Formats: sequence, structure tokens, C-alpha cells
Amino acid sequence: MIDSEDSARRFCAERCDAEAMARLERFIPMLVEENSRQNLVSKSSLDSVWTRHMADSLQLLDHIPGDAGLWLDLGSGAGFPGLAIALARPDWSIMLVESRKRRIEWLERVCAEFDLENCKVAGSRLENVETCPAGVITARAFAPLGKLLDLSSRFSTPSTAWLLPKGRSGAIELSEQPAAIRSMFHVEQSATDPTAAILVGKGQVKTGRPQRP
Ligand SMILES: C[S@@+](CC[C@H](N)C(=O)[O-])C[C@H]1O[C@@H](n2cnc3c(N)ncnc32)[C@H](O)[C@@H]1O
Repeated sequence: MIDSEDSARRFCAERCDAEAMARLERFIPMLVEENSRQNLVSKSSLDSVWTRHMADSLQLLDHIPGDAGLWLDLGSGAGFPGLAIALARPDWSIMLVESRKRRIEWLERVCAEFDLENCKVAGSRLENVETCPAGVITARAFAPLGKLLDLSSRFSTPSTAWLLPKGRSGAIELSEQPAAIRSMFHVEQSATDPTAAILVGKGQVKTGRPQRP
């Protein structure tokens, strides 16, 4: 379990090469500066940015074997977890879905600054993003689980990996889903918070309530 900023930074370094760590280090002051202009993350979370944002994002790497195809991050906001993954794995194909204008501009600016050619920003509501098969779907603090699955099921295939950091509500939210969904997911404990859960799943979700524009 990560119990300090030093251990969170080490946790990230164990999952990154030196160049990726340099990108993460350079990204932090950019985030702090932008956060003074727009409310991207809570101000207090910046005191433990390695734990709350960097390691919290990079721990998701431990749940997939490697590059698994298009990584779709829903409601990226400040860039967590999707942009942090892109900084750590610039060769991977990543799509950040975000609807708010100033957040879209921020995400695009960081991608340009770090030449993240494989990381694209889908600057619109998820409901309006063209359907494409995703190898990985992530979403942190995006929507309650049922709504999240309704909105994103059309991007899933039998081989899609779902990695959904869910805070304290993860197990309860999962228990409220139909049996077919419950059988696809299990609950993993977060490495950054003993009370937080990550819902880890595999496969094509069929909620019967898919939402299209
Ligand atoms: C609470 S923030 C979380 C941001 C980030 N994932 C994190 O954990 O720091 C949720 C983000 O999802 C975006 N969002 C909400 N509904 C959306 C939708 N339907 N399509 C695209 N983005 C959406 C919001 O604009 C916001 O930036």
C-alpha cells in the first residue's frame, strides 16, 4: 500500500522508464499552474499529487498485460487516468473523452507540449463520439456505474478490459447491477487508498439500455 508521496513516486518510477518519469515530473507544475486558472482537481489533492493522481492512475497498468489496443478514458477532466497513462506509455493509442471546453483545451495543450501523437482528445460528450472498439475502458469519477455502462457499452467487445476506479462505492454499485454484469467484474482494492475500490472487468457489456445520440 502506498503510504507517502515518496512511495507513490517510487511506485510510478517502477512502472515507467526514465523518459516517462521526466514527463510526469514536468507535467505536475503544469497541472498546478492550470489548476489556478480552472478548477481541474481539488486544491488539497495537489499536496499529494503523486498519490492521489499519478499513482492512482498508473496502478491501472497492473491490471492489463500490456498494450491492449485503443484505451478509451471517459470524462478525462484534468487527465486522470488517461493522460497520465499517455505520458507513461506514449506509444499506446489513447482517446480522452471530455466535454468541457476549457478542459478539452488543457488536454490538447498537454498532448501537444509532450508530442503525444498517439493520444487524441475527443472533445465532445461521450454520447456523440463515434462508436469504435476499445481494448481498455477507464473512467474515474465519471458517472454512477449503471449510467457509465449504458453510455459506454457500445465501445466494448468480448476482449475489452474495464478498469473503473470507484472510490468507496465500488462494491455497492456493482452489487446493484444485474447478474450478467456482476459476473463480468470483480472488486480490487486500490493501492492508493485502502477504502477505495477498482472495478476490474472483461468483455462486452450488454445493459439493454444503450444510449446513442
Ligand atoms: C468529476 S470529473 C473527473 C475527471 C477525471 N476523470 C478525474 O478523475 O480527475 C468528470 C469529468 O467528466 C466530464 N464529463 C461528464 N459527463 C460527460 C459526458 N457525457 N461526456 C464527456 N465528458 C463528460 C466532465 O466534464 C468532467 O471533466
